[in-house]
Amino acid sequence: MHWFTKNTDRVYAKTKRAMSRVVGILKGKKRLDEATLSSLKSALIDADLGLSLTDEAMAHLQTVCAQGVDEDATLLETLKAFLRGFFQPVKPLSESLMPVVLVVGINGAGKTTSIAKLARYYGEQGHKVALASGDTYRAAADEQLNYWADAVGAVFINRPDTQDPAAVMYDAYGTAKQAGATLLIADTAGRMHGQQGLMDQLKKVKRVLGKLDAKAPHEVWLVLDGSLGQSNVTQAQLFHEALGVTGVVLTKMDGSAKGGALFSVAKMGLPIRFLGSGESSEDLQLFDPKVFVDEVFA
Ligand SMILES: Nc1nc2c(ncn2[C@@H]2O[C@H](COP(=O)(O)OP(=O)(O)OP(=O)(O)O)[C@@H](O)[C@H]2O)c(=O)[nH]1
Repeated sequence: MHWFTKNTDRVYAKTKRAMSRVVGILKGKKRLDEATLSSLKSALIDADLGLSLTDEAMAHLQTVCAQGVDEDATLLETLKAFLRGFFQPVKPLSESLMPVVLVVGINGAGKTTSIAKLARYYGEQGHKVALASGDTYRAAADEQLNYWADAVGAVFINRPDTQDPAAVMYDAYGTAKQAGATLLIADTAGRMHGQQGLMDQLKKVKRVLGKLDAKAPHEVWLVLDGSLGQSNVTQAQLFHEALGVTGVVLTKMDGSAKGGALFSVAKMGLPIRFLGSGESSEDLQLFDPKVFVDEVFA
């Protein structure tokens, strides 16, 4: 149960604070005048909702106002429903004997730490989890993943003799199967997304996994640093275009993240799966759109 409750306050606090002006402006209101519209716009942008989503939200509220807001509804409820509508339902993990989750994202987004959290979470759900160390660029990456694998009781797989992450994954797949793993989570390098080389390399990893199991990787999860705000939208577009992202983990929600950007990422059609709320392996929350929207607009 702690997956839902631990650090709840920390996760929502910043976003809640960022949205408090929006709440103040819309609570109890059924009509928008010019002054309200202008302060609402700046409050939404300050909360990191992004310009285009802010404009869409405002246009939606104006349309609703023009039609007349339902008797028992307010503009705050209207906005909440509008934003909730962007969240995609999260599908359960594939029922394959050993689903493979490829974890991608830029340097420092929190991939390795999130993998530790995911390994712990799915371990507690009854999976035998194996972690493959596919970040062959950063010298300490192996060591860091090995540490976390030991800490959360996962199988650690690496290949220090090669720089080719596709070769690591090819072997890791077999090794994990042999070890009886029921879930393989693969760490990858995170050099800047602008580097075509990184995307090409990640595509190669995907292709190689696909040769071992036509459906692998079953998931490509993008780890985004929540404190980076709207720049996450550009990152998500690049990774999604190259790799077909199937889920998002938003980290550092306990830090300076305002959280508004999460709506823009959701609007791209990418399911938000988890929120990271700290540096330990239990600082993870299953993402629930209803809870999130209710909490941050409370
Ligand atoms: N406060 C906080 N810190 C986090 C969270 N997730 C990760 N971190 C920290 O962010 C830093 C980077 O995390 P890593 O997991 O090493 O990031 P990475 O994406 O694997 O980075 P590279 O291996 O360099 O590509 C570390 O100091 C983590 O402890 C989180 O949810 N909250």
